[in-house]
Amino acid sequence: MKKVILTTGGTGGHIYPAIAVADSLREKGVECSFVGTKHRMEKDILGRSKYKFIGLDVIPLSIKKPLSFFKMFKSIIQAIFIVMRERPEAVIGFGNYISVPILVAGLILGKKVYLQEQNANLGFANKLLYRFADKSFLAFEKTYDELPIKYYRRLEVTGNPLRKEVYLADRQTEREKLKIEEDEKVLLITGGSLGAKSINDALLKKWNLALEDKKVRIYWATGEGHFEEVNNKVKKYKANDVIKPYFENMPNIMAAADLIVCRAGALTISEIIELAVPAILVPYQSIKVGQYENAKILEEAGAAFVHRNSEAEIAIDRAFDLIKDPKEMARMKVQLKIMQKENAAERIANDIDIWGN
Ligand SMILES: CC(=O)N[C@H]1[C@@H](OP(=O)(O)OP(=O)(O)OC[C@H]2O[C@@H](n3ccc(=O)[nH]c3=O)[C@H](O)[C@@H]2O)O[C@H](CO)[C@@H](O)[C@@H]1O
Repeated sequence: MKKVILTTGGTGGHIYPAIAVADSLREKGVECSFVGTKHRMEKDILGRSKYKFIGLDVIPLSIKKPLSFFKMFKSIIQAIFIVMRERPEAVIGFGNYISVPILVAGLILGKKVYLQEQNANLGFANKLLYRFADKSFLAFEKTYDELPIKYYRRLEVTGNPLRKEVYLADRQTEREKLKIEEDEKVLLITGGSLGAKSINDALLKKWNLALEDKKVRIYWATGEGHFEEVNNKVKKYKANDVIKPYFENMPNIMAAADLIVCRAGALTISEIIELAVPAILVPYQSIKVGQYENAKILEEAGAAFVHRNSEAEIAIDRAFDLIKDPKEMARMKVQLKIMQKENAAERIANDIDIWGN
């Protein structure tokens, strides 16, 4: 049986695409296992999945924390033993410092090494390793701009691998399941897999708009870390509004939504495209995670509006205006549909070179 090790972790945006690719490989009879850290959300998400999961003791590299370099070195040594023991045909990394040990071990041991980049710009780990990888799978054409031409033949734009549910979700069916009336509009608010304080605070300040608009149903994912605060502060809400720390069925809610206010994490952007949901984006401000570049892709296509973190309240005001403008939302939907791609998980599973004897 062929074997592949996938390495990922940190946030949903790095973990879900890896699971989507593993699911496609598994359907083709490939045995998949995962390596991440034992500190972050992959230990829970992958720990309870059908896949074997190994958590390393790796933390973000920082000059202020010399221990981080020691832990990275130790993890690389451990990773070499893991790769020697598992004997995979290939290793695939999904970005983040967490993926470095297994990818380095794969390179040292002469395995096929693949990368997947979810964002418009390469992140730290992928930037470090793309020169050595057999192929890097990109979500957006824009990434070509930052890479030397001599590497182009080892790049492939596939879009982001998304959960199956995203491809299966159908707007009408999901609205029926959620019992949404014909004349009711759904406004989804989410801050990505960790939640977004600025978006939450802005909506709390503007909550009167949500109360006034009886025909706008709110689905609000606050993020685990922010739920208690939001829940304590929202004194009143309409019977149909749903406020939760996290929606496990996000693809279904997104498919039913008329408009979304959210961060610009790469997966959220790709899901917005696939489900053609007009969006108002408030990118996470850290330059390191590159959400502005992701957001710009939709803004330049005329498929979303973008506001800075400090303008989160303006974004909420705009949402309550835009949701009453079906013509503008229909125009944005058309732009999103133009950007749709085929199933990236399938394509990556087919295009990694493990299928010969
Ligand atoms: C702060 C940070 O480091 N953000 C990065 C992180 O984002 P992060 O993981 O927050 O964001 P993404 O938008 O990429 O992915 C979030 C995923 O979680 C799902 N979801 C979210 C909320 C919820 O209630 N239920 C649910 O299922 C979304 O549908 C999506 O599939 O990884 C992304 C991919 O590398 C990067 O683009 C982001 O910049």
